[in-house]
Amino acid sequence: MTTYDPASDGAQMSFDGRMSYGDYLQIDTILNAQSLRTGAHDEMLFIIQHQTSELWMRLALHELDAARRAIAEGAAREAFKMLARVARIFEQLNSAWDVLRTMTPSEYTRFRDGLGQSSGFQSWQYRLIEYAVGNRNLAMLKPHAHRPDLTARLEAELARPSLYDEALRHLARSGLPVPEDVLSRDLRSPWIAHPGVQAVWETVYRAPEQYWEAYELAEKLVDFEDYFRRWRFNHVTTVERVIGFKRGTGGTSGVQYLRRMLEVELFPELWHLRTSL
Ligand code: HEM
Ligand SMILES: N[C@@H](CC(=O)c1ccccc1NC=O)C(=O)O
Repeated sequence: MTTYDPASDGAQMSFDGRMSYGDYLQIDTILNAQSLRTGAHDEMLFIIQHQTSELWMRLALHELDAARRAIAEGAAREAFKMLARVARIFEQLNSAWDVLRTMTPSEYTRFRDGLGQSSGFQSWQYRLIEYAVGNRNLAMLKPHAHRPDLTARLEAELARPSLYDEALRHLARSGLPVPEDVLSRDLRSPWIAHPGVQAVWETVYRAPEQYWEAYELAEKLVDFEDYFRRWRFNHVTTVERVIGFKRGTGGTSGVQYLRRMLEVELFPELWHLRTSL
């Protein structure tokens, strides 16, 4: 029996002057970006885990941006699909912790010193996601001061209405009584839970059939935050498992800092209304 040759089935085998898989996807660029600083076996895992996370975050930002635009243009239904995709991306990021968790403290210690003061705390894409959805803490701009291009991107984001701002503007346009001070708020400031906003969401949740689109939008936001919270929880648990209560390379208290971040509520009214419904 002769070995099967896919060329006989028409497979393209010559890429001289033609765009190939690697050309289109710039595989060489991606696969040349793992510069290990130590000889530690697990450093490759650590780098790839972060690089893949950053790629998924890139897609999440692309989707969040488009979802926000769709809501602003009154096409909320189109946004639902994108928000569902963002939740799935976070599910992907959540599953990825299972791979990193196979690294023990002994293994991490072999290359941790090589990380210097670098830390996920300095991930500008992560910060951009937080800013885009509405968690706007200006103090988080500081680690990017040495990169005017990134600072400008984060600043540009702070000048725009967040995903939550756009959702509330959408409710206002559809006739719901969103308080004026919310619609004209200083966009750069952190979101503070507002009783008037909770009252509006309560109206929606008390009569879903009457406000179906707003109801669906609300549940998509809650879904997203649910997955985001799981990411934070997986992170802090992995960190405790690997470095215990050591300070972070980024200079924070480590687990204590990350536990504090677990208290962040992106869309507080959507969670609070559940108690009063
Ligand atoms: C062994 C693995 C990991 C350890 C020990 C670890 C540890 C830490 C610590 C201690 C912090 C607090 C900041 C600091 O002082 O450094 C932090 C923040 C952060 N890490 Fe990790 N991390 C790990 C994996 C990851 C992975 C896989 C990602 C994915 C991109 C990530 C993303 C982040 C982000 C975005 C922050 C900032 C969180 C915030 O400000 O709310 N980390 N990490
Ligand atoms: N903050 C971590 C180091 C760390 O995890 C890290 C270092 C460089 C690039 C990304 C990282 N991931 C998340 O913080 C630590 O204190 O060990």
